[in-house]
Amino acid sequence: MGSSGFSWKLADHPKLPKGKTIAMIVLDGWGEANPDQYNCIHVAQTPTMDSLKEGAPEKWRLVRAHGKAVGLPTEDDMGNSEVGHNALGAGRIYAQGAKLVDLALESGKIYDGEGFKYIKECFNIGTLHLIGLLSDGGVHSRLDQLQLLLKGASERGAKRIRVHILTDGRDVLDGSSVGFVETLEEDLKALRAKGIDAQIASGGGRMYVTMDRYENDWSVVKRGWDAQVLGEAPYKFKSAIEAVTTLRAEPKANDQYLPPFVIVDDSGKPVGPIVDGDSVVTINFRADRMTMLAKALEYEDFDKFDRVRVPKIKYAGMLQYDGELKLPNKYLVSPPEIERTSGEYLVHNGVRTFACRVNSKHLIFCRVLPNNHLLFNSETVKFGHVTFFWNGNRSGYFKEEMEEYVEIPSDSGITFNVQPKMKALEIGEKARDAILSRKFDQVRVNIPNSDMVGHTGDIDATVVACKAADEAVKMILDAIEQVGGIYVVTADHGNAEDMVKRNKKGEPLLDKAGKIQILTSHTLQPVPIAIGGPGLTPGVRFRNDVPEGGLANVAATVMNLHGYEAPSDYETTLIEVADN
Ligand SMILES: O=C(O)[C@@H](CO)OP(=O)(O)O
Ligand SMILES: [Mn+2]
Ligand SMILES: [Mn+2]
Repeated sequence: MGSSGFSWKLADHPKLPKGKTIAMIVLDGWGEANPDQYNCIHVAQTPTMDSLKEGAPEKWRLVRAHGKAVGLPTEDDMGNSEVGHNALGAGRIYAQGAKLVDLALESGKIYDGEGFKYIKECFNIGTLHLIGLLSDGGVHSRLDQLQLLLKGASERGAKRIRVHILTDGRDVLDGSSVGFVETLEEDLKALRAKGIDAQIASGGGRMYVTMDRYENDWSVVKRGWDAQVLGEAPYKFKSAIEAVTTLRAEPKANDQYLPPFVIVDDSGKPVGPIVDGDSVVTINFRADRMTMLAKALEYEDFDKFDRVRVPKIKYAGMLQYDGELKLPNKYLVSPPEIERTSGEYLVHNGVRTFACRVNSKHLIFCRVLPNNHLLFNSETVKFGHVTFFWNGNRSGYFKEEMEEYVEIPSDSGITFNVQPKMKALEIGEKARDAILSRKFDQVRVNIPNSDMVGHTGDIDATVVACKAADEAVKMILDAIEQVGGIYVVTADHGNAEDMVKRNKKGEPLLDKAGKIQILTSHTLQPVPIAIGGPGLTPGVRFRNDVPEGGLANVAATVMNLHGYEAPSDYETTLIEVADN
């Protein structure tokens, strides 16, 4: 016990034993929805997940994975990996980035903070650059927040502003980029009418330009750097509207993958490269897909690609993206202070964790918890989900000597409808082997298929993806069966269970050409959670007095299954032990 009286020690659960191997499986983007032809999980053959649902009603239920249950501003906000895994790992509901930025803008506190004061230092001599995702998706950023920031910065002295846009099509409908650019252009025009030199300077699709994550493919960030900082790109246009409409007219064009472009003046010169004396704000509040750019902008020592020219700038993130690395150093809004996560508790209660590397570049996250619990991750595209997000947006170890990271390299440079099985088999095998080794008490995995392929909007491929995810679950459950363990299967938010935009009555919406509008985004649907396995103490079942249960209730549940009571401030457990 520390001098403050705080203790990491968890109380023993009065009825549940320690020492069982637990597989903690997170299916990414796997929600529950009405069965129809746009529900890929329903269409796909998913015998394992079906059997969990049909087999034991007291061991299968739905939990909330969107809106206020995961700390988002409204019930219209779909869930996402960051808030979902934060809730799963932290066991409590934190006001998330989207909400914190809303509050800071509403109260005006954003302008009183150290971060804004820092970027303001350039306003007399330099340009303010705003870089980020242009949509109202609310997963990584929101257009209305950008609009307020533009207004606020210009009212506080910014005289020259350049916006570097990343088109979405992943959290919003494909093709919506044009409308968002039009809205932004209106705002910039209004600013110009007030004498502020404000323009869009560059752009590109989020999955092809800038917003890579977990160091899967640095060339994505480089393309953005070249356009945003150096003013160089394969496409040059006089305006952003011209850029997106022209690039979208290409066959198979897609907002997520638009090529990089720069806006040039009449003499062909880029209107807004980033130069010495400028300020930069990355306007995304979500961390994972801004971290790589933040490193490129902030780090003196940087060898991921040739930056060619490194301007001396004042840089701030909308939020601090990595609490461990303190990256970036300056930010406009403080991130949620997610502390005392379930993983950290378990380490502090624990025996040992260890680290093993598959090779220097690619790792699978494994973490050994009390009595050798192994937390094991995913392939690169979801690498940080059950580590970085799970641990409250911390990239490091809690105790390095007790933790193990391994990562299966994802395919890069492809859209995942081309490889819908992704690395599900490999993830399943690694998890199986870890369980069968009997060295670990927890094996934690994220199976990405239904989400990553669902985001492509390719329904046939998403069906294949769901089947592959189900097969991976089976491999892990079979291993749990062999070692007498326990499984917890859940998901972080919906995606593949609904692939079409619907009207209020739930009917598919058609576009002007009479075609259904494919939904590439996450959904507002609840997600399943199932528990079971031969190691589950008889009588353990879901309580029926937590009807509003959400992802944040899972941490206490898992702590119980490890034989511990959860800390008193955690959201309540979903399970009880019935007396036989
Ligand atoms: O790919 C992403 O960045 C988001 C969607 O914007 O998906 P997820 O939250 O599942 O990671
Ligand atoms: Mn997800
Ligand atoms: Mn997703």
